[in-house]
This record gives sequence, C-alpha cells and structure tokens, in this order.
Amino acid sequence: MSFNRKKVSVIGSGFTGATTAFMLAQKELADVVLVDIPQMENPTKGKALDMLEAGPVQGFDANITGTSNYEDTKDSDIVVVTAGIARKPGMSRDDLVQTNQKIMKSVAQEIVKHSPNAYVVVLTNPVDAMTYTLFKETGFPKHRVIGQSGVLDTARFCTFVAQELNLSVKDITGFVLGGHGDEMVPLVRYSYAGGIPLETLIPKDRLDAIVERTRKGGGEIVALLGNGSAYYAPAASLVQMCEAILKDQRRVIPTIAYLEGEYGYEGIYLGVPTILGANGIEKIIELELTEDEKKALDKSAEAVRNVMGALV
Ligand SMILES: NC(=O)C1=CN([C@@H]2O[C@H](COP(=O)(O)OP(=O)(O)OC[C@H]3O[C@@H](n4cnc5c(N)ncnc54)[C@H](O)[C@@H]3O)[C@@H](O)[C@H]2O)C=CC1
Ligand SMILES: O=C([O-])CC(=O)C(=O)O
Repeated sequence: MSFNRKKVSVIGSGFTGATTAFMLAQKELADVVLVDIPQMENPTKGKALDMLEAGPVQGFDANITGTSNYEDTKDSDIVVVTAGIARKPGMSRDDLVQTNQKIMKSVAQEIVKHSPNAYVVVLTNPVDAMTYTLFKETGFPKHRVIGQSGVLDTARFCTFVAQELNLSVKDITGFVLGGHGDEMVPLVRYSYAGGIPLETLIPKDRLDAIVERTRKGGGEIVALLGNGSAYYAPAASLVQMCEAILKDQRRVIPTIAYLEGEYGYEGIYLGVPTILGANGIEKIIELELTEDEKKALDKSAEAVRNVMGALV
C-alpha cells in the first residue's frame, strides 16, 4: 500500500534527529526517512521501527523508515539536517565548526542529488555558519535554506518568563534575534504576557536575569546532561518550522535567514523575524530597533562572522 503523503527526511538519527522524526510522525505531518552513516544503519532502522510501532498505540498514520542510503530520501519535501557532533561540557558551539562543516558538505551533495527541490532546515551547530555552508554547497535559493535557533531561544525565554509570572506559557510571546550563541538578542521590548508588555510586569533586574539565562540556555542543559546537548525543545522547534512550511501557515517565526542588506548586514545567515510558509522564508520582517538593541545585534552578527571566518 502506498499513500500520497508529504515526505520529510531527517539527516542524523541521534538525539535531535530521532526526536524530531518521532514528533513529525506523531503530528502526522509527513512520512519520515531517518538517515545516518552506514556504521549506524542498524540502530537507525531499529529506532525507526520502534517509532513506527508506537503508531497503533498513539493512533498516528505516518511511515517511518531508517536507512543509510540516500536513495531512500528521493524527492523529499523537506530535508532536516541534524547530522554532526554535539558539544560536551566546557566546549562552545563554535568548537564544532570544522568537523561539522565537512559533514555539511557531504550532506549537501546528497540533498542536491536526491531532492533538488527540497526545503532544507538546519539544526547542526554552529548553526548560523552551518546554514550558510548548506546554502553555498547546495546552491539552493536562500528562501529554501533555513536555520533553526530563534524558535528554541524564544521558547526558553518564554519558559523562564512564564515561571517568573506564574502564568501559562500559552500567553507569553517573545522574540530572540541574532546568532545562536551567548551574544543572542532577546528583544524584551517586543515581548508580552497576554498582550501586556513584559517591562511593565517584571522588574528590570529580574528581566535582565531571564535574558542572561536565555543566552546561556543551551549551555545550562549541556552542563546538566554531561554527554550531549538539548534535544526535546530543539526537535519541537524544528517540527514547528516544518509544519509552517508543509501547511503553508505563513507564521511569524524567528529563523536563521540569509541577509542581503536587511538590518544593515550583507552575505550572512542570522536569526531574524520571518514569515514561514509554503515557499520557505516568504519574507524577512525588519523591526525598528533602538540604538542599544542594534548594537547588541551588531555584536551578535560579529560573533557569527568570526565563526564564518573559520570555514574552509
Ligand atoms: N541549532 C540548535 O538550536 C541546536 C543545534 N544542535 C546541534 O545539532 C547537532 C546534532 O545534535 P544531537 O542530535 O544531539 O547529536 P547526536 O550525536 O546525538 O547525533 C548526531 C548524529 O549525526 C550522525 N552523523 C554524523 N555524520 C553524519 C553524516 N555524514 N550523515 C548522516 N548522519 C551523520 C551521527 O552518527 C549521529 O547519530 C549538533 O551539532 C548539535 O550541536 C542541537 C540542539 C539545538
Ligand atoms: O547548546 C548546544 O550545544 C545545543 C544548542 O544549540 C542548544 O541547546 O541551544
């Protein structure tokens, strides 16, 4: 039997890749192909089969297969890239650049060969530079190569705000811009609880502490896990982006987008507010920034450029 469903391939069947595959299937967004290197083929097949067997219990219809053969990814609507190494305690995301750039180059070739029309959603760190690498190596148009950081960083910010105010996370909105590093820019001025500006609800020193905790949010989890980095919230973030594209939702979502003059930056992938829909990044939204906010964004963009300087 075959179904005419959307197809999402997830490259890398580790913590983030496997969790993403499962969440995509649970939401019945697409059939999922989970891909890893040949040495990982059996565990990848095993994970996929195990997930598939949860279908009758949870009542979801989606096929999930594990493979190391990129032929199986043919004509994917979206390719999610999580392949590569993750950091360990004491490391920065930028320490991963050389190893993961090589992996991105090989993955890019496979995407171009098997899914030339796919949207590419990138998670691998350092994610701003890795998204840039996939953009260059695939030669795909910029609206089809998109990085994930802002959904996750904003989710962390909203989690901490909801805890602070003892309110539902559903009523908290925020916006975290910039590179996915310690210089990221949580935009407090554009953040609300039930439509009420946060600055009127939370004292400045507490808000500053929430901003700082958000910036270091990935590191906080790395230190607790001890042998890897976050994966539940990152996977949920990838799935939100895939859903926006697959269902043409035209959601306002911060994503890592290629900038050609927006916010005054040229030739760089950076986290900015975008409209995400059936054409991938449909539009980059340019917010008005205060002098201090722009300075903070400049610093974050500079940090991304430094990592890009290490690309070969
Ligand atoms: N942008 C973001 O917000 C986040 C980024 N990350 C990043 O995502 C990446 C993956 O993290 P995890 O899943 O936790 O790591 P993991 O180590 O659990 O999984 C990575 C998988 O990639 C596979 N892999 C390596 N080379 C490959 C290749 N050439 N083709 C296919 N698969 C390949 C490995 O065999 C492994 O199974 C890391 O770089 C991590 O830093 C993680 C969380 C959030
Ligand atoms: O911190 C890491 O290395 C993984 C990541 O990007 C995050 O969780 O934000």
